[in-house]
Amino acid sequence: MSCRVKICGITNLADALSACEAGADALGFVFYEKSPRYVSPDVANDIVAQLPPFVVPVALFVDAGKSLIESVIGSSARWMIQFHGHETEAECVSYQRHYMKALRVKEGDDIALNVSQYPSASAILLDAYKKGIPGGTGETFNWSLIPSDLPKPIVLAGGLTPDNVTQAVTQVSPYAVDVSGGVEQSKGIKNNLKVTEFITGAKRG
Ligand SMILES: O=C(O)c1ccccc1N[C@@H]1O[C@H](COP(=O)(O)O)[C@@H](O)[C@H]1O
Repeated sequence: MSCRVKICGITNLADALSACEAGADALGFVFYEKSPRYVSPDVANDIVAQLPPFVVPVALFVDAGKSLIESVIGSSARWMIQFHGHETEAECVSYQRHYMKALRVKEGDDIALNVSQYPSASAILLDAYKKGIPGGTGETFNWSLIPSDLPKPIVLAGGLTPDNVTQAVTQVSPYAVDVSGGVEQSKGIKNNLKVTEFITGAKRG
């Protein structure tokens, strides 16, 4: 089975449809106001309403309140949730949607133990840890820290680009890869050629 690809940080319809055309399996929308890729719930839901079938929209939150999360996911049954902050398992499961929990990896972490804290997650996303920045850092982490026998589908993220994604998929064999900054031409705007090269590279690995 080839590796799935999520293109994160979508802010406009043209980038969304181009990524779908290039073969993206999922699109990420960042509802974290401090991110340069922030998109409003209204704009995101307008884009989601125009997505082709079989593409999963993923709503990314960082320690968001219940009212924001419910206002986004309440507009479409298609939303999956990506929790990218310090959300507990009880909080994640309370929305009764498929979700993935992001874990930010650094040397010395017990990844298997951290994964075990989220038995209800559909997948676990592994991203690079950087103090004070919750994600979208453009930095990789030491992929050899990832145990090969984790009990959940793994979404590999953090500093992936068209140049390193094939190596990442070959080394880690993740269920999916996720990219934000590595396929941009400027913050929040995707580069279609990079998106296409990234997806081709991920599915080749
Ligand atoms: O993309 C963002 O701006 C962002 C902001 C806050 C939390 C997570 C964010 N994105 C996620 O971060 C990782 C890695 O991104 P990158 O490829 O290194 O730029 C990825 O999971 C994004 O979904």
